[in-house]
Amino acid sequence: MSEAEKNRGGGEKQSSAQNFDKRERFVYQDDDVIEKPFNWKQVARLFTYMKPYRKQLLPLVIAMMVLGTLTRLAIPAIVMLAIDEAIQPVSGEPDKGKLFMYAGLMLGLYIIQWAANTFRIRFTNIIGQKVIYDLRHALFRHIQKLSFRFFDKRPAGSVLVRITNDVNALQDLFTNGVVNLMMDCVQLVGIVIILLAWNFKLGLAVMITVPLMFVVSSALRKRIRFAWQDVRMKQSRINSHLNECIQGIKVTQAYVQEKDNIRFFHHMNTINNKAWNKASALNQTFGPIIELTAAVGTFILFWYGSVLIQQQELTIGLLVGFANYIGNFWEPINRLGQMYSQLLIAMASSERIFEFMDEKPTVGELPNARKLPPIRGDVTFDSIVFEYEKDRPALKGISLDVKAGQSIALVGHTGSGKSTIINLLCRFYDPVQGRVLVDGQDIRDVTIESLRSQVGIVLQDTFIFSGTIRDNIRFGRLDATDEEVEEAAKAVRAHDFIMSLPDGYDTEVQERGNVLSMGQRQLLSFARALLADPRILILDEATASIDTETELRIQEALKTLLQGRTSFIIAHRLSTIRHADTIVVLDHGRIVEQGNHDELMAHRGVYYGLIEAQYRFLSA
Ligand SMILES: Nc1ncnc2c1ncn2[C@@H]1O[C@H](COP(=O)(O)OP(=O)(O)OP(=O)(O)O)[C@@H](O)[C@H]1O
Repeated sequence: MSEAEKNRGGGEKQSSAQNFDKRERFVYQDDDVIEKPFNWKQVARLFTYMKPYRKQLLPLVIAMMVLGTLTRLAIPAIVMLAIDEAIQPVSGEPDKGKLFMYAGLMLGLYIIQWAANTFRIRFTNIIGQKVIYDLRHALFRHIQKLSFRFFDKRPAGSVLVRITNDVNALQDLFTNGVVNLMMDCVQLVGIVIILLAWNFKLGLAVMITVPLMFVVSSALRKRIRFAWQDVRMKQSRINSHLNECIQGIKVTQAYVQEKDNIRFFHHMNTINNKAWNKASALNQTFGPIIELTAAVGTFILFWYGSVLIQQQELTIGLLVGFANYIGNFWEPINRLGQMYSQLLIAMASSERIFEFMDEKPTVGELPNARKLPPIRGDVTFDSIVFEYEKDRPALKGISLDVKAGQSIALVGHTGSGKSTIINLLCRFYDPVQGRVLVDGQDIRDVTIESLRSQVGIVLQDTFIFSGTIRDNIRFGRLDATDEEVEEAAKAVRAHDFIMSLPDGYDTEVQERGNVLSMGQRQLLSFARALLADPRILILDEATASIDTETELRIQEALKTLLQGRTSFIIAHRLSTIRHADTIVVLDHGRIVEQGNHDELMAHRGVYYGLIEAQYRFLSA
């Protein structure tokens, strides 16, 4: 077996690769299959992105395009004149002077054509790049605003593909495609007019094959379009899978599942490859159809042309001119065929881009949303019902009143709805029924920014961005000074470990902070939250990754952090929430108990059971 084969998954490749089709290990939604008819409205929508450049660069491009096309159309006419008037005049002797004049004219036209094309390509590249930049920017800006529900449904890889591959697929269209399309159309119309004007019968005869070619090629179009859509979908799945594999590489290696992953990737790669080959093969059928049509057209030209010359209805110069124009005629038709494929690829991509662009945030702002003024921190959950998926309620009538400055601990079995309560308070989702009030105001009536900027959240899986430690803490409040950043770090006892890093606060941490321990990342997120100084603070399993010793050290810091703020603390380690003002016990989306530690212990209910179970577990 060759090394390449081994890498692709070994000898059992065929049969096992096919089996993967039936396996459920990696399931990617076919949200990417969009089957809409070819849509000119969408083309028009795509071209609205050219609007900003309509006045600046577009006139230049059009001027260059017209100049280039006119010179191109003029050259065969000059050849015809040179033959009929200078080389072999119908009457009289050959004329050298005229021949030089026509040769000079042709040279001049070629130079003009070259200059016009050079500038046109330069300007179109500039416009194309600007349009792609704008489109990518608009898509990114839009995706940033989309709600959690959108991301729940889509793997990160498929979102990435739309911003990268799909936008790139439009690049060719905007840089050369559109202008070439216009030039080719103008050139074709020009040639048809000239040929019919020169000799109507011959003109008609050589173009007789064109309608036939259109009938055959249009039958192919639909198939080509779907084939390219299929390619994009398969690529999107590969990207989703890649993203997942790279993110989960540690788990894969820990469970020694690399071979399985490689085989699955091989399977996906193979079907992508097949889809691409199919689309590409269909694409290439355009070329031979055009070549065949061109060959028949040329045969008709010389056969019928020589008949007309014999009948003295045509001169040799005209025949050569015709031959030149016919050469120039098939070339744009061939390009239009390719252009059509390019347009199809671009259509498939633009459909996918616009599908995202048309996605509305499920958590939206009312048109008259007010800015939430600086809050005290009272929070009320009023008869909240919520479901992530239809008819599967995650919260079933939650009512809870929290006074400003109180600390609330949310406890309960896994999946009981603790994080969901927090998600609703941050307005990552909206309840199906009921209201969440902050300082007596329904949070749906205020702007999202004014709400979230007053709510701080520290998650167990803290996200560290690539950049310095200082930048990461400053993420809490971008205008904080270096001193404020350091003060926040000192308050949460992060300063010492930061100073032990090679460049202290200026140490670069890689994306996701892989060079830091979980506990260190956690401390950074505490500093980040402290710097943001929110009135409401949420700690979702925030101390789970901190060892008991560090935890003891930061308990004091946490006291400072929580002081004067309304806080919601979710912790499985129940020792950490013992001092909360109110402990809320959840079970299957309902509040089943509520009170302080002593009250709930005396009650000997669910909370008591949880404490007992944890105590037994720790002492076992
Ligand atoms: N994005 C989601 N899409 C669909 N269902 C979800 C989603 N997030 C949570 N759920 C479901 O909602 C229910 C409550 O989940 P939630 O995350 O609030 O539980 P939790 O009490 O915080 O659990 P844990 O202690 O394990 O973090 C669970 O049944 C869970 O499967």
